[in-house]
Order: sequence, then C-alpha cells, then structure tokens
Amino acid sequence: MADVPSDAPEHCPGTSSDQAGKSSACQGCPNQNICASGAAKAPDPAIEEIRQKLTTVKHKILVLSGKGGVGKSTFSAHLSHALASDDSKEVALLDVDICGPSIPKIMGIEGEQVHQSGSGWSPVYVEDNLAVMSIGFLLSSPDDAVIWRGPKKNGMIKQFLRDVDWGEVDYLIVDTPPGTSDEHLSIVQYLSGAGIDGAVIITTPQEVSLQDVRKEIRFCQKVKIPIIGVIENMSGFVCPKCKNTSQIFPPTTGGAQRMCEELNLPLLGSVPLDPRIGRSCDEGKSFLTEVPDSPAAVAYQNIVQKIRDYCSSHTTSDHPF
Ligand SMILES: Nc1ncnc2c1ncn2[C@@H]1O[C@H](COP(=O)(O)OP(=O)(O)OP(=O)(O)O)[C@@H](O)[C@H]1O
Repeated sequence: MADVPSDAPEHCPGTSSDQAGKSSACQGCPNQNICASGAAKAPDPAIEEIRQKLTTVKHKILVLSGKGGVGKSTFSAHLSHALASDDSKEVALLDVDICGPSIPKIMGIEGEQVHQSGSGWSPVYVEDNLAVMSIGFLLSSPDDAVIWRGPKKNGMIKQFLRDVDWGEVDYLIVDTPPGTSDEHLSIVQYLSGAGIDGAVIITTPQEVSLQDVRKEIRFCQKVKIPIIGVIENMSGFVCPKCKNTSQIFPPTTGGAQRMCEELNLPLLGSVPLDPRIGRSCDEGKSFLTEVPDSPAAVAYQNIVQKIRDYCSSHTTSDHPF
C-alpha cells in the first residue's frame, strides 16, 4: 500500500484508511496519534489555501512546552513585543490554545472583538505592527469555557490560518497548548505547505517538566519541525536587594543545559523567576518596557536576539516537510 509509512508495524491499515491509528495493529505504534488525528491522510485542500495565504508571512515560529504553566504564553507574548520593538518589522501572534486562551489578557486586549472585513477576519492590533488573534476574542466572556473535541479545534485552527487577514508579516509566533495535542497536530498539518521555521521549547528546571519536554522534542523530530532551541524559565530567583541568585528548584539546577547537551540542542537561555513578570502580565503590559534592566528582561532580549539570528540564517524552504 502506498500510504503505509516505512516504519509501520505489521498489518498497518495505512494512513488513509478509516482504521488509521485505531486498529489493533496501531497499538504501541509511535505514529498512532498522528494517524488517528487524520493528519496523515490525503492532504486537505486547505493546506494549499493556507500556503498561498501565508506567502506574505516570512517566518513562522511555534512556542511549545511539555507541561502547562511553565511560561509558554508569557514567553510568546514577550517574544512578540521584543520583535515588534523594531518598527520596521511586522509581527503577528496567534494563540492556538483553544481551551485556555491567555494571550488576550497578557497582551492587554481582553474583551476586544475581531471584525470581518472583505479580506477575512481582522486581527486585534496591540501596536501598529503587532497583531494578535485568539479564540479569546470570539468568546462572549473571558470565563466562557470552550469544550471542543479535536475536529472542531482543527476547524478553528484552519480558519485562523486561512481566514485571518494577516497581511505582510515578518514573524508569526504561534503559542500552543501544553503537550502534543490536537492543536499541535492541526497546526503542523495546516502549516505543512507554508512551512515552519522552527520551534522554541519552554521548560522549567524541574525534572517533571524536563521529562515532558523530551516528549515534545520527540514530537518535533517525528513531524520534522526544526528545534530552534530550549529555554529554561523560572530558572533561579535573583534577589532584587542583594542581587544573589537562589535556586528555587534544587537539585535539578542545570537540568535543561544537560538535556540540551545530551540531545545536541541549543539552550537559548535561562530566564529567572521574577514576580514582576506575573504582575506585568496581569496588567497586560510588557515586562520588557516595564522593567527593562532586570535580569529577566535582559535574558528575554538575549534569547530573542538568538531567535532573530536563527530566522535570518534559515529560510523555511530549508526545512520542507
Ligand atoms: N520567569 C517568570 N517569573 C515569574 N513568573 C513567571 C515567569 N514566567 C511565567 N510566569 C508566570 O507563570 C504563570 C504561568 O505562565 P504562562 O501562562 O505563560 O504559562 P503557560 O506555559 O503558557 O501555561 P499554559 O500552558 O497552562 O497556558 C503566569 O502567572 C506567569 O505570569
């Protein structure tokens, strides 16, 4: 069968079969989730429509984490702010955390509405050169719960990529939910034509987070997304008075560094824990402009520079799916 992957188990039903990912032969196969999601089936015509739509978007970056609450949305927001601080760059931030959209709050645009224009949905602008799209803008209240199964989430992500009037964009940052869920499979599937520059993976120094990050790394390798690098967030606490650093999560200090060395991945940097980050996020303000000289803001800026450098030295077509 033409659609049986080379690493398939015996009696694999094939990626385009209705039984893909569901038959007894699929149990234990590393491709099971991808096949069951339908992502491996015959290409959806939307992939080509999205490819055409996103020809005006230069760089597409995914922000991933194994665990929730490790600072992924916070980083996505600050990466977007930092990139948009260069007025010559157009930046877009897409929140595909369908069930827990926190980007509108962090970006200070909670309660905003998206509008339909002749060329699609208009995103919400934080600055002239910083556009945001999130399901949070489509809910009647921030407390509304989105309880959707995979196909509905898939449809929403398709619409975000195909029907939003993104315009000319230098960087599209995609904030994802934790783990490797339906949203990840959808985004990978729908961007397979347009291409993804790479993924930034966020972890905390704790072993529980590092363990899940290894799964995230394997996911990227499996779906052939280049990994730009790993960020260790909440990495120590710098006392604002004495400037000494305390490790909050001993004895795992340096865990991300060791994991990166072992897996031959770049560690983009470590961002210390700073309670002012949470405060800025709650107030919808950029921590980078609120406390620009803090060790955490400096760490963010250094990391963002590495991501800029990565994007300018890679083109998406270097990494065809
Ligand atoms: N370096 C940091 N220092 C202090 N607080 C931080 C730091 N990074 C993130 N936070 C705070 O940690 C909390 C979780 O961050 P965030 O919502 O970005 O995590 P997440 O990984 O996106 O979570 P989820 O996947 O569940 O949406 C937030 O309250 C945020 O303000």
